[in-house]
Amino acid sequence: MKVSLKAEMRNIDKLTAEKYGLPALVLMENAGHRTAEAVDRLLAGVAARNVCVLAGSGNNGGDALAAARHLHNMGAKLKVFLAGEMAHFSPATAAMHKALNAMGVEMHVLESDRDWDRLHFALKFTEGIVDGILGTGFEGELRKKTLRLIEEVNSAGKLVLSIDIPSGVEADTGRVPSVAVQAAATLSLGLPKVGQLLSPGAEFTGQLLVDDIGIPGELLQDAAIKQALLDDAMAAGLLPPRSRAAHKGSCGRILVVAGSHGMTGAAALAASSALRAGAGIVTLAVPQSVHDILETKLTEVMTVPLAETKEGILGGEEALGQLLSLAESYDAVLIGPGLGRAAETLELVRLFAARVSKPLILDADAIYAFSRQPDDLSRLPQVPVLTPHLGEMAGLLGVTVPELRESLLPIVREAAAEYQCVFVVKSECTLVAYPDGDAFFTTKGNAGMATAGSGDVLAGTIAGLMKQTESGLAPLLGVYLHGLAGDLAAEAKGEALIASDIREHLPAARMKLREMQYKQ
Ligand SMILES: NC(=O)C1=CN([C@@H]2O[C@H](COP(=O)(O)OP(=O)(O)OC[C@H]3O[C@@H](n4cnc5c(N)ncnc54)[C@H](O)[C@@H]3O)[C@@H](O)[C@H]2O)[C@H](O)CC1
Ligand SMILES: [K+]
Repeated sequence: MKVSLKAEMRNIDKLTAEKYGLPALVLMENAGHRTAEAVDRLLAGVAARNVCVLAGSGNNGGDALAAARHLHNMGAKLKVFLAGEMAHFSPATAAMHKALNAMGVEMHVLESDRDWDRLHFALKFTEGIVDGILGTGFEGELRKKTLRLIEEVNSAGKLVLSIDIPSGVEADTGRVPSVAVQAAATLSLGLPKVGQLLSPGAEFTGQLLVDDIGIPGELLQDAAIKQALLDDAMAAGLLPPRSRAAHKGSCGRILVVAGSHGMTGAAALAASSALRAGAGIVTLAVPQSVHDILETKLTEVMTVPLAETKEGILGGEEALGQLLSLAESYDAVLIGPGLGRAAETLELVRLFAARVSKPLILDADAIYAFSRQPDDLSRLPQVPVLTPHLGEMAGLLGVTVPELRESLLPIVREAAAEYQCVFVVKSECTLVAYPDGDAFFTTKGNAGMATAGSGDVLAGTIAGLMKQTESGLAPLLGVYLHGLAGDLAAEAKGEALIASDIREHLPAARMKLREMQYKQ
């Protein structure tokens, strides 16, 4: 499913009216009806239940007023509070207000202290709240009155359904400049919005529901919308069947270059995850002095010792030669997990990346190797896949983590285009961005996956998939399987996961994805 920015949604609105002749009121009516149905589900029936509807003066407020009419028809005991000036209503919102007024529903404009007291008590005794204060039109800092209203909603601690986006969350970034409504669920109209997926907006969104409000389907699938959600339906199309005639060579020969003193675990996790992701053959190339440790640790993964400096650090001409000739026999190379940041090692990474012609995945310290010279990435002979966490991405680009978080999508997208890389930026909502501007979000995964080694498992998973699907799609499939494996691991083990739990659930995640394919 595509994910929209607010300008894109505005354009869809415009085209719905201009090209298809559907007036704004039609979509608003559908939005209101869908909202009332969602509230009915959330409260397990609204008949004879107390419900407060909060409406701003924009179209989000109009959706709320339309919902109020339906909730009234469904038998809810309604109280409606208007946060904005009626004089500022859009024509569609004014029409919804007029209809509701004619039905005799209790409505109050929040003006005097008495109105605010009324609101306070209504929120105390209500069972559910509909948040139609602000939608995608919100910008800047909250005005005082709106801020007060949102604080009242949050301190009431009731079940809230937000229409389109929790009020106070920026639709394009997920930023919350002041405060935002804490929703139990958000009903996104037509398409999900970027701000519901990225932090902190995602935390205010609660359960994300997306519903159809009658927008013509082709507008929602427009190729000009270049963000999408990496959902089950999309992931199911990414994993080709494994042929009965498959042999280990046909499922991918993967070279992993990783590990150093004290960080052999990262190397072991990455290499074994590539196998668990279904690769046929995985070889782990490690500095000579840790080779025996890894040979003992690993059974199915083959190991190769690499030349070191006198100080036991990976680097130098001999190691470069070894790596370049080894790479010739493999379908893809992952370099970086646990390599360390010695100058010689970082130099080796840069020289190797500049000369190897195989699909390349750079993780961890191999990303750090380019942090003072990200321009070099655009001169590599391949389009590499980089798998940084937010800190590594910020370091690579020379920005701070808060700066990166604030504008995550545009910054990562621009970097992918400028440095001609595929970026897999790991966070609560992993973002995959391609050089042509395509970007994908995932909501799979859970907080238990924030554990040492989780990134090594992801890098290994992506590497392991490079030959099993189109190599350009392996990052997407890898991110999805890694997230799903984490969710399955959490179901089996609980919240505190360790990285090998995720790895061990990769085969079950694959199987689940296969089941989804059969259902489609
Ligand atoms: N195709 C669709 O998706 C449809 C969406 N609908 C709904 O319309 C809103 C967007 O409506 P819009 O009128 O553009 O904006 P809002 O209602 O979100 O907000 C405008 C409202 O907010 C006030 N405002 C703006 N910034 C601030 C601020 N910092 N502090 C306080 N108040 C602020 C502004 O003055 C206006 O009064 C979308 O989310 C959907 O819910 C359609 O109804 C159906 C089609
Ligand atoms: K809202």
